[in-house]
Amino acid sequence: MSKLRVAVLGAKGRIGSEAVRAVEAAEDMELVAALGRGDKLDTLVESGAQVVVELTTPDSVMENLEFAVGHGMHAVVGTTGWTEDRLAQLNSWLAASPRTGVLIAPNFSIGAVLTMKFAEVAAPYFESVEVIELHHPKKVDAPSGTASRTAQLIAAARAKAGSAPAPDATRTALDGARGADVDGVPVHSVRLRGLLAHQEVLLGAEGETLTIRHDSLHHSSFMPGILLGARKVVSAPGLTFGLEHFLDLNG
Ligand SMILES: NC(=O)C1=CN([C@@H]2O[C@H](COP(=O)(O)OP(=O)(O)OC[C@H]3O[C@@H](n4cnc5c(N)ncnc54)[C@H](OP(=O)(O)O)[C@@H]3O)[C@@H](O)[C@H]2O)C=CC1
Ligand SMILES: O=C(O)C1=N[C@H](C(=O)O)C[C@H](O)C1
Repeated sequence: MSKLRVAVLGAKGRIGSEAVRAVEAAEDMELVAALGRGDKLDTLVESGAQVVVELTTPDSVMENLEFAVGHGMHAVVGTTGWTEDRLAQLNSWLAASPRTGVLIAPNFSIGAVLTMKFAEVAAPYFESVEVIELHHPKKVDAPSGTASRTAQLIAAARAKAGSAPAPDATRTALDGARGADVDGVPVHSVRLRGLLAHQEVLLGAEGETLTIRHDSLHHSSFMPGILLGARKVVSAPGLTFGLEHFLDLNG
């Protein structure tokens, strides 16, 4: 069987360099291009890439995806910064290239995907819920894409269940003291030397609390998800948001 031809964008970055090694080590894949900032996107076409793994920055991701989708290449995207406007733009490019698939995964690690799932399930059963994400100090965006997605899933689950807003008597606060408000869920961001990528979801009810915590201790935690995404996205046209759609979490 022929190998899947994979290119990595952001190949010199923290996660991109790990992804280059993971693709090279995968027996069913061939790394056909590894591009950094300033490298020509035409190389993707010349290399015959079938799947582009996009691990750059929120400033670069849209231009890269416009090129990839416009040339009929599938994409697996870990880069953060997704807004409704950006998703609408991406969907319009995909509509013009209906056989192309794009996976956007706020987090490729199985533990983080399960954290989001568990938080979504637990959220309607508790009065209070807040998210704390903790990352290395070189991270350029806050809150993390994972924390934003977690808060959105929590808010949607609570809205569906008819949950009341979480109690909070705060009347005066320094800017930022109560975190960022993501769909009504407070999200707090910590940047600390020594950390990589961590998240806690704190849930509280009368007389009890539940804490769901996940720790990515090495970039290797993201690699199985990236490789799975590359294998699956070639037969999933359109936009898939979240790695959970490529996993059987109910089985
Ligand atoms: N979904 C997930 O599971 C994960 C997602 N991420 C996300 O991935 C992204 C990258 O993170 P991280 O590796 O830590 O960041 P880095 O800054 O280490 O890496 C990004 C790399 O992309 C390069 N780059 C920027 N623009 C382009 C471009 N147009 N073409 C090719 N390369 C480009 C940068 O070059 P230069 O240094 O010159 O700017 C840099 O080498 C972030 O958005 C992060 O949040 C990270 C880990 C896991
Ligand atoms: O920048 C990072 O490191 C990470 N970014 C992603 C995010 O913003 O959620 C995924 C993971 O947290 C690591």
